[in-house]
Amino acid sequence: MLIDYKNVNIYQHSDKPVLKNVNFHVDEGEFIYIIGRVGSGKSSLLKTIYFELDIDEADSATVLDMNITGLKRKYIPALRRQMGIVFQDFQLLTDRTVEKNLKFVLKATGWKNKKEINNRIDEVLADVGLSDKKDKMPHELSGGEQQRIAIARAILNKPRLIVADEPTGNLDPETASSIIQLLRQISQTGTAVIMSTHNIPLLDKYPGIVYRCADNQLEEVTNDFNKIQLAYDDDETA
Ligand SMILES: Nc1ncnc2c1ncn2[C@@H]1O[C@H](COP(=O)(O)OP(=O)(O)OP(=O)(O)O)[C@@H](O)[C@H]1O
Repeated sequence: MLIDYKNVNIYQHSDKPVLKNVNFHVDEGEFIYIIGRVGSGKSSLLKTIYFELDIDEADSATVLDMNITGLKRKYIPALRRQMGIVFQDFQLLTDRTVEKNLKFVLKATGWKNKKEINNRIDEVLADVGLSDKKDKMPHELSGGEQQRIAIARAILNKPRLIVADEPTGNLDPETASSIIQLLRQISQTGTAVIMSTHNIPLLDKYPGIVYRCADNQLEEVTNDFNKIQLAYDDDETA
């Protein structure tokens, strides 16, 4: 199991938890959506998974087989290396080419052999369908292409888990659809993907396990069409 939360309370600088009694489990290769209205706690949940937000109250909380309640900072880099993180705003380094963005991450995570570095960069660019963009600067790419590069960067170290916080939030519906398709393909290779989204119609097109944040609770709603519809209505009226 990649993630196992039992009765976890998640706080954001307040006495009242954003999410309480969270029970959340993720296995290899699963594709998981987190839905819910603005401010319902989606990002907060994801931040606990990549250690941006600490968990102090829980019956138990493990990520990548590590107990993360009271996790010492020194363990975080090794754990993060086993996960890829993708954001709504891509977060590429804007002052260097695609190739140098990818090289930067490989070098920072201990890769030394030039040939292996170049091969891995070619592989991930082929995986995301952008082999011809190696020498481009981020601003020369469309939003969808930049997000593909961010996904290429996320998979460089063959992570066990990808955490994506609204990865399609800045993209038009068609591009959003192709990004979710790519993330689903990646999950089919065994890497679990957890993504938050307001893009409810895509849940039908690319089915996955669905959790909804509402009323300070996280609830699995995969087969509960009514609750998925509620999240859709939330977003429409937000
Ligand atoms: N750094 C922070 N300091 C204080 N409160 C915060 C902080 N970040 C988030 N919150 C609060 O925690 C709650 C949950 O926020 P969170 O960002 O997890 O929601 P979300 O579901 O991801 O929303 P969105 O759909 O807008 O991304 C909100 O009430 C928010 O105001």
